[in-house]
This record gives sequence, structure tokens and C-alpha cells, in this order.
Amino acid sequence: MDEISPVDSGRPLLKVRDLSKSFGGVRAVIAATFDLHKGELLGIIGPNGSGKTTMVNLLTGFVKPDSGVIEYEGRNITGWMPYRIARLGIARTFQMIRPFAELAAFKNLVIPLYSPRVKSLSGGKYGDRDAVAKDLLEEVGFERESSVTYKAAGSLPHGYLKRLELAKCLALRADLIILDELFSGLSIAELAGIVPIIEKLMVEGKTIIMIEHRLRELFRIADRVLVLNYGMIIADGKPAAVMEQDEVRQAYLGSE
Ligand SMILES: Nc1ncnc2c1ncn2[C@@H]1O[C@H](COP(=O)(O)OP(=O)(O)OP(=O)(O)O)[C@@H](O)[C@H]1O
Repeated sequence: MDEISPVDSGRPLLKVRDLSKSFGGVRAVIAATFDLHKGELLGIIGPNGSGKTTMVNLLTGFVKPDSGVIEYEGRNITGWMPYRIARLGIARTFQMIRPFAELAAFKNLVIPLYSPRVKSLSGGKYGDRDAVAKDLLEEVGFERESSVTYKAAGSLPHGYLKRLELAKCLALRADLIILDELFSGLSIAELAGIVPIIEKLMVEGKTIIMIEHRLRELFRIADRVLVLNYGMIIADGKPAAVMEQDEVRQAYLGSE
């Protein structure tokens, strides 16, 4: 990815310091500290229950940290509500996909397309949102004018729902896109269709965090990976180097 992803090594886009969150006696994230630079694709990996989704929830305001600091573009956003964070241009997908099941697939993009962020970025001129929504679906691999665009989202096959989730992030015109297990449940053919879309986003200068269990596919596109184990970051570096580390191998033994 290095040749097509110009990583800005200046001030980090996202700065996380000593971030911690417990649920009762469970320490889900413990003193996490890392930086993310503009244009990077960062993978977050780790065994089940290691704190990956909690990390995403902390970064996007769905869970409040017990302690620590999150800075985005130099601004302290710790404890902000999800809608304020989304407004800054941080978008996420969810592991559990809950579309507006009754609405046509393209109509599911209407909410992000009406968001205050899109309003301010477009100077209040939204244009023809149905057309924009259909363009976005095409961008994530829905065939132009295919019937699936008009189908109720609740009836879409899994692979299309994943693409719809990604399209919602694009609709928000997010700069930082956080994908929580985007690859899970996709066939090899579906993966072959979705990976180039992510590569294109990187070329466009987006910054991406991917939580993944599909390591082989992730490692082909990630600049860097963080490994979580029992809530702690146990490794941070290039995919190949990280997987060489004994602690990482041990964390994965028996679980992957
Ligand atoms: N809302 C919650 N209430 C109580 N415990 C929680 C909550 N959310 C997460 N946990 C616990 O925190 C720990 C980390 O969970 P988390 O979902 O972040 O892990 P994960 O790495 O994303 O797991 P997976 O790969 O299975 O999705 C787990 O022990 C989990 O049970």
C-alpha cells in the first residue's frame, strides 16, 4: 500500500493516550496509547473479547472512557457524543448491521446525506439526494440501476449489506472511516470486489481503521496493525513484523 497511500507523518490525525474502559470487573481497554496519521490504513486485531469493538466505541463516542484522552485534528474529543464526532468526519460501520429494513437500499443513505456535516460541506445545497445515493451505491459495487438498489434493505444478502454500511460512511463524506469487521462473512469473490474499493479510498486520501479477523486479507492492504490482547496493546507495527512477535503468536494460539 505504501506506493499508493501517501501517509502524512506530521501531526497525527488521531492521538490516543492512556485510554481505559472497564465494564464492571472486565477491563476491556487498558491504557491504550497510539497515533494515527492521515492517509494510514491501521488494522486492529486480537482474539475474541480483546477489546477491539470497545476501542471503536470509545473513538466514536458510543462508550465513554473511564480515563485517557482522544484528540482528533488537535482537538480534544474525549467523551463527545457520537453525533458530534460524526460531524467532525469520523464514520463507522457496525458489526451488527441494522439497516432501515423497510426502506429501499438507496433510501438508507438519505440520513447521512441529510446530516449537518454534509449540509455544511455542500453549503446547504444537497442536490438530488436520490441520485447521489445511487451513485454512492454504484461506488461500493451495486450495479447501476440493478433491482437490488430498490429492494428493501432488510431483504439484501449479507454482502450487499456490508457494502451499504460502507456507502453510509462515504455518504457522510468522512475523512476517518472505521470498519468493524467489514470482511466477516464475505466470500472470496465478494472480498475480491470490496478490497479495491478500500484501496481506492486510500488513494483518495482517506484514513481508515479496520477491525478484522480476516488477517490474510487485512495484511495485504494495512500499513500498520495494532494487536490487542485482554484490553492491552501488545504490538504496533508493520503486519509481518508484528506477527513475528512471540507475544502475538501466543495470543493467537488456539484462538485463530
Ligand atoms: N457493554 C458491555 N458490558 C459489559 N461487558 C462488555 C461490554 N462491551 C464489551 N464488554 C466486554 O469487554 C471485553 C471486550 O469486548 P469487545 O467486544 O470490545 O472485544 P472484541 O475484541 O471486539 O471481541 P470480538 O472479536 O469477539 O468482537 C469482553 O470481555 C466483553 O465481554
